[in-house]
Amino acid sequence: MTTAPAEPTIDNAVRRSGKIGVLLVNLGTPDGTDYASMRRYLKEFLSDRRVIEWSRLYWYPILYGIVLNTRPGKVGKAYELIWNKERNESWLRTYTRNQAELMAKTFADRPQVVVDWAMRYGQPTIASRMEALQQQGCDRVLVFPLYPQYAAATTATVNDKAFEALLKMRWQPALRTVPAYPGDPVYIDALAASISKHLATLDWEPEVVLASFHGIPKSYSDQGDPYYFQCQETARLLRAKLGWPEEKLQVTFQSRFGPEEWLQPYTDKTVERLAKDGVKRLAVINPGFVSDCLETLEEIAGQAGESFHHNGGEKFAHIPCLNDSAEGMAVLNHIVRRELEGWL
Ligand SMILES: C=CC1=C(C)c2cc3[nH]c(cc4nc(cc5[nH]c(cc1n2)c(C)c5CCC(=O)O)C(CCC(=O)O)=C4C)c(C)c3C=C
Ligand SMILES: [Fe+2]
Ligand SMILES: [Fe+2]
Repeated sequence: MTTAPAEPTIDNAVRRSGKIGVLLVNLGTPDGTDYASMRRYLKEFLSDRRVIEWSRLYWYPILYGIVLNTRPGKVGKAYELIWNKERNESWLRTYTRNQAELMAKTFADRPQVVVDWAMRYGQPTIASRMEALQQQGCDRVLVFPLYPQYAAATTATVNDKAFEALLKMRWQPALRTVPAYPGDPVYIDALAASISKHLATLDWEPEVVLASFHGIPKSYSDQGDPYYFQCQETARLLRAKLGWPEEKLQVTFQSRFGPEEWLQPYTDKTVERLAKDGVKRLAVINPGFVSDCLETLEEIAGQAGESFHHNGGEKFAHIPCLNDSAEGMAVLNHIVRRELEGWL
């Protein structure tokens, strides 16, 4: 529901302006692991034309006839395995909130900056937080889609939603969006530090480390989405930073959905092949995920680890995402300050 606009007096005009909002936005998350919550979440997610580009005439019968009947139960069970029981929410939500709260503290000396967070699918919505920022006096908003590599299915759909929220406002804030940062040196340094730190806790050295990115359908890439090349750029710079050859840090793509061909090589097939080829020690990092979530905790730490052992591998490690770590916050704080230049 839209809040009634404040009366247009000079006092209200001053009160409702002069501040700068920073809105961190991640993908989203179901409110619970039960069937109804999962269905509501998947329905919103999989109805997004930026995510599923097929004709609605073809897709909706499949979505409503099959996917929304079968997938909520199956995926709900997977979410249960990785649910943050302490807060009764997904880790993606916990980390995103922590990131916003930690970033807000770094602006203690800049009280005109208000940091908030939202989800593209589920709660809190982008529109509700944009409105809240405006009510607090933000007449400029920096929207930060939390994806280091640009994809239309992630970055663009966040930006679409933010601009859609402005459609209904008479007095719009100025809006800036944060570009992807696949080669940012602070980001690359943070990934390298996180790998070194994590590997130092193991009593074994991996023969291969997979940099596993979320996939997209190959057709999206063929139509001009830069995502594939930005993932390769991140991996190339990370290799250079670590001084590793290409065989040691290999790029793969995970989380396929549907029957189409997706970006290759696939993570699940690569894990299986490496184990069958005699690789005994494997680690996986997810550089494209700002925070751990279902796709990293269940699909990689859980399923990929199991598959590696099942096919003859001996040691497997999942390197956590940057999350709300000091290195992770250094990246987010650096990008935000750079993008606020001229406003601050
Ligand atoms: C065609 C479908 C999908 C595309 C394209 C896609 C791209 C994409 N997704 C992420 C990041 C995340 N995806 C997550 C979950 C998830 N993704 C899809 C489908 C597509 N993603 C589905 C259906 C789901 C839900 C789970 C499932 O049903 O399998 C998540 C996790 C969210 C959580 O709450 O934990 C993230 C994060 C990226 C970065 C990306 C393209 C680059
Ligand atoms: Fe996804
Ligand atoms: Fe998945």
